[in-house]
Amino acid sequence: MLREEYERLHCCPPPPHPSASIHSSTNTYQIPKDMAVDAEVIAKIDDGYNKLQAASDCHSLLKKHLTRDVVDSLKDRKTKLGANLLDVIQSGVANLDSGVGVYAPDAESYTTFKELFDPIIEEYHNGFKPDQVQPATDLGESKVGELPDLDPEGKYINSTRIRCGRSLAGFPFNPCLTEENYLEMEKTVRNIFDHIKEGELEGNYYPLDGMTKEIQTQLIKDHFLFKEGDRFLQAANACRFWPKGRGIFHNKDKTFLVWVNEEDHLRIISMQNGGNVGQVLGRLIKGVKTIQEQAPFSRHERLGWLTFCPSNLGTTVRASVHIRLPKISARPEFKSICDGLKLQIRGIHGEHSESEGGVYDISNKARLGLTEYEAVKQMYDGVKHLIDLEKKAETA
Ligand SMILES: Nc1ncnc2c1ncn2[C@@H]1O[C@H](COP(=O)(O)OP(=O)(O)OP(=O)(O)O)[C@@H](O)[C@H]1O
Repeated sequence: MLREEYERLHCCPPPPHPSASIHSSTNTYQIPKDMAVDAEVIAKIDDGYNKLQAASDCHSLLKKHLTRDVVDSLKDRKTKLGANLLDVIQSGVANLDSGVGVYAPDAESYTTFKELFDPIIEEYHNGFKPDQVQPATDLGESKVGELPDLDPEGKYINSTRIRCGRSLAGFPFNPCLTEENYLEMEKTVRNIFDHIKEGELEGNYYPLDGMTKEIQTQLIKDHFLFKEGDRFLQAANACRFWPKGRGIFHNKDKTFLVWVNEEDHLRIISMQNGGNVGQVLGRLIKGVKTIQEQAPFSRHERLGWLTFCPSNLGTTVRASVHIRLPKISARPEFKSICDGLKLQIRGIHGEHSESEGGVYDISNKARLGLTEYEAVKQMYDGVKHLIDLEKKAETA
């Protein structure tokens, strides 16, 4: 994108090439530290605040925590890469039905705009306080045997999936990435994929650029590939240069997959039919370890593994089942039962979709303030309880 075009869209100068600004002193464009946020951007922030306040049907965490005081203290701030409060809130302002409504354009945003991020993080992640620290990584390698099949008869669970996100160290998140960054990152991870020789994980990388619509649609329909044109990500300025640098790696059976440069730099996924959570976790652990041996990832002292959306910080783990619970899901208290079990309910085609044929996506909600294994166990114990309730309802 030309500098002029960037300025027109963002009302501010373009960020420098992130890796150049971090690792070298080449003559890339640098935003002066004391440069004020453009008046036009501040006006848009104020408009956004007013729009949220006026929207009685908006229940996002953004609306709740973007108070007048927070706006006034943050609207003049910028990160070193040039990200401002508008970059953080614009998706939630455009999409009043957002659950969270904010994204971090770069890692520094979590600190620069902490007056907004901290209360959102605390509320989303079961009360994770600003002085709390994410525990050390424990993927649960020695404990996969403690997660036997949740549904050995195959009566309730269609499939199980566990994913985690990773950000390549030295690169910011989507809104601050250049086209050159996307291509460089894709090249780096392709090289890693080419070196995966472990039998179960070995596979191929399929770039989105050049993939036929037919294959892409089928992969999305079968729950393997990310959707295109996500309005929440688009409004967050996260889809620039699409489909450049985006793609999917998967093994032959499509049980081990890696999404490249969708919402996060990497989404590492293990999935299979049925309810064998231990097997799915075991494969994910193998995959994560294989990839991280070859690429350094961004980890924050307090917030754990860094991601674009604050809902994914910490472990970044979402462990889910696609499950049919016709009796209890018809009850009005189904959602509050799931809330009590710290579970999140989604539709069958992922976030912001509806259930189809009585199948729900049920997963752990919190990802921060607990270990990876504990996040998976939260889903495991909760779903086990829901199946017990369903069985009781069947015999009542
Ligand atoms: N247990 C599961 N079995 C099969 N497919 C699943 C399962 N869980 C999620 N999926 C599929 O994965 C795809 C992505 O889902 P979705 O976007 O909700 O979650 P995500 O990848 O965890 O990311 P995010 O939370 O950022 O949206 C969708 O097609 C969804 O149906």
